[in-house]
Amino acid sequence: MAKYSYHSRLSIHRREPLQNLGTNIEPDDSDDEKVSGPPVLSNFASAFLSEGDKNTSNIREEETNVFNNSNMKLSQTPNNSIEPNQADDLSLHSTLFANTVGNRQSSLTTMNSTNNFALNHDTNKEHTVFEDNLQKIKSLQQTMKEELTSRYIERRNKRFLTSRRNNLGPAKRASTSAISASTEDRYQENDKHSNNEKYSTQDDSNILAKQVGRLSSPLNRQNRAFQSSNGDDTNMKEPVDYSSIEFGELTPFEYLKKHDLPTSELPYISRIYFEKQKLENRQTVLRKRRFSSKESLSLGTTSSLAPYSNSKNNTTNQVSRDLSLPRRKISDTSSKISKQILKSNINLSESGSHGFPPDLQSIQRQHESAEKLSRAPLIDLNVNNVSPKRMDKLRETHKFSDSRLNVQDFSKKTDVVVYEKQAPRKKVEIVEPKRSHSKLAKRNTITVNDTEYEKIELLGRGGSSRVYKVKNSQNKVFALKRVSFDEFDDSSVDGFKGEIELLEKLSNESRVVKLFDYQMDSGVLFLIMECGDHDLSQILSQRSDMPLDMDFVRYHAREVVRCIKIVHDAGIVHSDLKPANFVFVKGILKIIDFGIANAIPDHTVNIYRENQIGTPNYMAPEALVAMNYTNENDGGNKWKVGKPSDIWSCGCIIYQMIYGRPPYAGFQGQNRLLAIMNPDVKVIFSEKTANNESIPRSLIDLMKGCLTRDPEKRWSVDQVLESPFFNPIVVTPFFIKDLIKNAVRYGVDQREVSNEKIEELANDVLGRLTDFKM
Ligand SMILES: Nc1ncnc2c1ncn2[C@@H]1O[C@H](COP(=O)(O)OP(=O)(O)OP(=O)(O)O)[C@@H](O)[C@H]1O
Repeated sequence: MAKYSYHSRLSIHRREPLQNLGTNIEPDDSDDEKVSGPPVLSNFASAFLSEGDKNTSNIREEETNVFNNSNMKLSQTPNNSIEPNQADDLSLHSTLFANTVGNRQSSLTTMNSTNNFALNHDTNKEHTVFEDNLQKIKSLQQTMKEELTSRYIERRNKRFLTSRRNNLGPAKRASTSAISASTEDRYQENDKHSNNEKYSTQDDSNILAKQVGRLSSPLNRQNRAFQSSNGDDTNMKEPVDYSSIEFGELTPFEYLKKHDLPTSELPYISRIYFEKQKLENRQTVLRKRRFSSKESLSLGTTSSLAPYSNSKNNTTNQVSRDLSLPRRKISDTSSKISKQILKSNINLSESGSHGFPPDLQSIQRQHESAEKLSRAPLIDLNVNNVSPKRMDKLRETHKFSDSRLNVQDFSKKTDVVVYEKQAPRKKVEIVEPKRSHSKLAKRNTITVNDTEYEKIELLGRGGSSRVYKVKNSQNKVFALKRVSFDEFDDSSVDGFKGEIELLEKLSNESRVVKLFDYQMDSGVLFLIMECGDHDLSQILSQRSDMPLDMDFVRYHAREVVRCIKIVHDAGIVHSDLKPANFVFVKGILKIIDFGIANAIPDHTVNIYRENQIGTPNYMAPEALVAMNYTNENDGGNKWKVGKPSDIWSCGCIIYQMIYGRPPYAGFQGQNRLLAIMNPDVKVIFSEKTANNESIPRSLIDLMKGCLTRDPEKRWSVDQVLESPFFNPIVVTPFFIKDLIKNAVRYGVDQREVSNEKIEELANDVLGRLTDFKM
């Protein structure tokens, strides 16, 4: 049996009467307020006393009957000498000295105005004195009650206002006691229905205790009505719906004041207030969780989170209204208190949950559900998406045979909120439209002599070719030149074959790009070559806006000449030298293209072409002018092309390095060719660039030597390489001073110095400089 702690508090003042009543109430002073001054009353007590202010006649009658029946003396009144049987006619009301409980036993001392029972008094005088005394007693009693009540409530409210919700032990007990009493009361009523016999034989004092509890509980104001004379509770009114209380910014006490409610309502209203706060806290926690507040709330409210409303239709609105209330700070202490209230509620429910008033059950359920929800970290609530397997398990656990029972019905029937981990979200993948693997592979792969090469990038295009950067299965990189010769005649095919032969011939030369493999098939020629990084054309183009750098020119010009020397030394005339045909392979410049190159027969200086091919900007005059070479067997034009033609081309490349463009690039189209062929159109060698940069004399001399119109007077590759531009003499200031000093001394000693002597001396100095190798 639950202990009624509120009774213990009551017992401080009414210990005797209650003990007299023989109840099972046990004193429990453990958490009594240790204060001096006015008598200490629990909420229950204060509520009980304040009830006296507003009791209806029925309630008063019951109370009085109860106390009377229990032979309760008026020990608390200053004058308690009046015996119950001395009670006079109390006119409208039953007095403290009234009937037995439930009117089952009439009292001789009961004055009931409706029954007109005669008083058992002899004289009117006695009657008057008695009546006066009685009135005094009543008055004193009332005064005492009021005094106690007001003092107590004043102190309670003061404490409530100062400490807010930090010290609400008594309120908790009051609430608990109220629930307990109410529970017991309902229990009792149920017992009355089920076991009338038993009820009738019960000790009246027990009933009294329960009724005291009931009457003292403001929660059960409706219970005042259900104690009908016949004990039938069929007319029991619906519980007062406190759930609709909207506190707004008000504290319970402020709310009480504002609505002019009796202070006896404070404990209950406070409890409702805290319950709401607790719910709000929980919902806020839930809101902070991953699932959206709207979803969780709507879900919760449709099941068990509908706390204070009896109307199902209003449930959602009610909760959303609660949530819209401003957040209040709830201290940990008050939160703990709320938890204790809930805990005690649950404890009581374990001993007899049927006795809970409906609204309290709802509150408890709501808290349980909120607890469950709050205990579900990282679990998404998704009742509509509970897996069939899980649902089967739930039905089995709760012994539901109906396999069609869905999760919503299950929740309604069992009041269990079902959680289900949300199905993992599928990763959204952007799937590219599939191409046929074979097609794709075909497009990206070129097979040369059974070796597959995967294309990496396009390096460049020629007149009839494309060159790709490719890699083989070992990830080795190559240049793959693909030449399509469908449209070419046999001579062209022969020309490509000649290129292959020359490349093979020069494959061991460091200044010629290596040829690794080739395949000629079905009008397509594949060449697998050493892959260069950049060709000279790209490099010159990149530097076009930069100031002239003589070191750059000297280095790159010498590289070009060295490449030409290799070709010429191999007896080959390239015939199509241009910057795009030189590529740097790991820092070394190499010639890549031998498309129109020809090997020169031994002991022959020139070759004669039947076709005028090449790149006009870099073509030598003799390669453009028909020689009218006539063969007995083959009449027609021939073009004499020899090594000097390559030196002209070389001169054009160096010229471009200095002035930015080849010698005749200023002429357009056909005029360019005409200008090249015309000996009267001389190449201009300016001593300064367009940017007024000086050009060394040695370089000008080099360019002139390469661009000499007459091929026979043109410098050879060796002359070019030995030119002062590529072999500069560098002197120091000390050398100059020393030279001048020696020259002057020599002149002083020698009266006359001949030209021959000067020449001899100069050569001596130059020789020393060469030896000096600065
Ligand atoms: N081995 C290579 N390494 C790097 N790049 C290369 C290689 N071979 C050619 N290239 C690049 O490809 C471009 C075209 O080369 P290609 O030999 O086809 O030139 P082309 O002589 O103008 O063509 P064609 O002689 O067929 O008319 C070159 O300018 C060069 O940039």
